[in-house]
Amino acid sequence: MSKRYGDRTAVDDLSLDVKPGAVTGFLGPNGAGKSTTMRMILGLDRPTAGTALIKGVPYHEIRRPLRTVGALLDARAVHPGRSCRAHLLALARSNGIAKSRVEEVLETVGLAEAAHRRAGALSLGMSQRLGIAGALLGDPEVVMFDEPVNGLDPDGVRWVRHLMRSLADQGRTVFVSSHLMSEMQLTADHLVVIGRGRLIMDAPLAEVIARSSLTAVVVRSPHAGDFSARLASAGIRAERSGENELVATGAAIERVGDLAYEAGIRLHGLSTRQASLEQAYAELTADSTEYGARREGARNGDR
Ligand SMILES: Nc1ncnc2c1ncn2[C@@H]1O[C@H](COP(=O)(O)OP(=O)(O)OP(=O)(O)O)[C@@H](O)[C@H]1O
Repeated sequence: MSKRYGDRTAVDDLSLDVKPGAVTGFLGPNGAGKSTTMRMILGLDRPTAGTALIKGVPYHEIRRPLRTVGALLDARAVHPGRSCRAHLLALARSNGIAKSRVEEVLETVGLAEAAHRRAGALSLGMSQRLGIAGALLGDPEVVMFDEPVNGLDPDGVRWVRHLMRSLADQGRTVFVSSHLMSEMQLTADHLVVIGRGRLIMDAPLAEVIARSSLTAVVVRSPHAGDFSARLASAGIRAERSGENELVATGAAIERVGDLAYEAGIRLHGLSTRQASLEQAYAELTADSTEYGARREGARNGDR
């Protein structure tokens, strides 16, 4: 899909496939086009080119959409004067969903006690819970959450994490955007990273981390110098990080170990150093942050 607003391209020839039975994290810097993409999938925005299909059909062709796809895009987009229960009852009625389901989802999201409170008087965290309740109402096979942990306290964040995990374990498709890399590292199985509307990476979480230049093999050896040369001749970059230590990047630990064995080099330590998702993400999106803070030097240079 592509989406242009005037001369601004929000989503640029983006193609992706979100699979069931997994939590797919949708990441990208501010303004990357995540919300626009989600809105287009849900038929709230019309693509300039391309289509989005849910289980093979466009959203607007799904007869009772809430029963197929549940979404939380903007937690504040509810009638402020309605109680939580009334809001969910209205949604249930218009989608042919049994009233009893309203009490179930209120319970699931921990709002049973607050069901009578006006939606407009809820804290941001409670609004998020109400939004999630609405998304789950139709027991959908597909769920989409835009920044679901916004405003939630640590307990709430853990709750959302478990909820997404259990929805995926039940075989549902879970597509979730977030800014919180540490959270995504704990929750997502698969990642889609975009920048300036374009696809940067679509891969399993483990692969995103493994591909980072900060993921490396740390070797301790009394012959670190010799081994460094041996690695270089095998096309593996290695830097000395101490008298008896070196750090090799771009090769699996098995390959590094095998090379040492073949060269008859004695090792005293062989371990992997993993990049965090935060580091891998920063590397991936370094060229595509639209609203990132400029470096101090650059700002001074402008003056
Ligand atoms: N209705 C609109 N009219 C004009 N431009 C828009 C509109 N909606 C989004 N944009 C622009 O499209 C781009 C993508 O915005 P979008 O909200 O999809 O990004 P995002 O990745 O969700 O960002 P954030 O993480 O900040 O929510 C931005 O440059 C934004 O200014």
